[in-house]
Amino acid sequence: MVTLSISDLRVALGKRAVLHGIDAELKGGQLIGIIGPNGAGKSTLARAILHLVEPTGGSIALDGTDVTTMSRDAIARRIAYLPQGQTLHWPLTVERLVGLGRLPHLAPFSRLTPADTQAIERAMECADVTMLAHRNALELSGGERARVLLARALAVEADVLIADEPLAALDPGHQLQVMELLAAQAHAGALVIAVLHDLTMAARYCDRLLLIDQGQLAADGDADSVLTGALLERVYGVRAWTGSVNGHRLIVPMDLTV
Ligand SMILES: Nc1ncnc2c1ncn2[C@@H]1O[C@H](COP(=O)(O)OP(=O)(O)OP(=O)(O)O)[C@@H](O)[C@H]1O
Repeated sequence: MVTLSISDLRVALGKRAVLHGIDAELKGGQLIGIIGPNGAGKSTLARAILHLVEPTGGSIALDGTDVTTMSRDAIARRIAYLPQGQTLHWPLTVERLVGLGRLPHLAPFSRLTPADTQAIERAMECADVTMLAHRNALELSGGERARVLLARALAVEADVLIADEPLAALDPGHQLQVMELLAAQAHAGALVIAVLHDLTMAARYCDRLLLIDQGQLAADGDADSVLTGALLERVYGVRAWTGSVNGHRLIVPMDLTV
């Protein structure tokens, strides 16, 4: 199974040091939740894994190969990416848009093979967008667009899937559906990394949580060890009610500590 080794990763954006030495060894077969307050560095970590930002120190290796030495195409075949809040500019049909997920696998000027078409159909089915296949992607609602973009990432059928806030804009039913889907991808062998703000969803579905605070790894472990009252107070500045329903942990922010 795929292994992603992050070692003493440091990233600066402009003159601002954003990540200050992140260490984590992540393996396929797990859904990893990256959590932390706004501006903590979660998206920057995701983008560094994809080599979309240049580290100022440390390394990220995919199965032993430093990602900074991999070609853009090789990274795109191995790591699928659902960026945060992406806007669309071209009036493609949903089917064509999801099909863009197969581009990293195609030789220049070649057509989709039957295997590509099957991957696109599987991805649309998984993300529950098959009924939107012939719609203009520019005319979708926010939640529909979010699921279509997830389908495009799924169509890559990569070893690693990074989803940055995949629940934003989704209704409660589709939130559950997307978390089930991400967990299923992970349990089928992929390494799935999701940036999440919903701590209840993170606790329920993620096998492991990385809590980022001010560019540092404040905690790394299962939900019980990471989502403690003391850490939530320190990192988010909130007192949270935690309880359990049907064996699922609930974390409800109740009030600010200051
Ligand atoms: N191009 C840039 N130049 C300078 N600073 C930047 C740049 N892009 C982001 N930052 C800063 O880097 C820090 C981390 O940003 P990042 O987007 O990784 O946070 P995040 O944890 O994903 O936040 P959110 O939950 O709000 O999406 C923030 O303080 C942000 O203002």
